[in-house]
Amino acid sequence: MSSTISSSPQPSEPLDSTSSHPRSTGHAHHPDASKERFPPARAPATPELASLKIKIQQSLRQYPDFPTPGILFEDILPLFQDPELHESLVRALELHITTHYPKKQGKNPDIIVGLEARGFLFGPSLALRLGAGFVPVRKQGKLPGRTETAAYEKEYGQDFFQIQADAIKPGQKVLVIDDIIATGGSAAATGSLVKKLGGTLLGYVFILELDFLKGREKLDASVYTLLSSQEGPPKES
Ligand SMILES: O=P(O)(O)OC[C@H]1O[C@H](OP(=O)(O)OP(=O)(O)O)[C@H](O)[C@@H]1O
Ligand SMILES: Nc1ncnc2[nH]cnc12
Repeated sequence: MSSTISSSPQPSEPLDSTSSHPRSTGHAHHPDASKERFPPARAPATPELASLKIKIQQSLRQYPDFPTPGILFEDILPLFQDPELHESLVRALELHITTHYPKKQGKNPDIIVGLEARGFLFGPSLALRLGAGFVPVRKQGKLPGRTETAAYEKEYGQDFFQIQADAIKPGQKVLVIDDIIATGGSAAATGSLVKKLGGTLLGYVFILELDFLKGREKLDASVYTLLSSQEGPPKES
């Protein structure tokens, strides 16, 4: 019996790597373009972090009109195809977190919460390096046992997130991580789940921020993104 491998229709070809991101602002991908809110403790990027950011930025791809017309999709998957890039990503996030949430001062996270699906790609390895636990937040209907649920809206739709009710103990310090913050709906729902379980929300960490959607305004804890991107639709005059 023969098997067939079919390729999915390709609604759009990737734009070149970020070196030619046509809609990104000139400075948005500068290695120092990471953003933070709340903690004033903003150490300048170390030379190591700055060079890691350049590598990471250059590996991202954009797909216009995916998954729906009008969306410029940011593809982070190339970061995981090359072990050196994968290492750069995890190291960059580790550097940020250990600098801003120092263990010596007892500020280190006990738990990293990762969002389905792309937060699962680097959340567990990051947690391992930090000596923290990893807890997944999943789309509705995937987690067994007692769960808490939060509804949210994102850039291209509506959904529900769930967390296992015993996954975070009251008072545990939690960092939420994900690949992208767009409207901030997914992250805000996750923050509410963490708080519902009694966790202390330290903040949110993302690889990439879509600035024009102002998602960080929905979040009520520290927000850090390695890179930022996309100018948004042209403004009407
Ligand atoms: O800031 P927001 O507007 O909420 O959007 C950001 C979320 O959207 C994407 O996930 P998506 O829901 O597409 O799910 P997937 O990772 O399972 O594909 C992305 O990985 C973030 O989790
Ligand atoms: N533009 C985008 N690209 C990739 N993931 C996303 N999640 C929400 N908006 C997105």
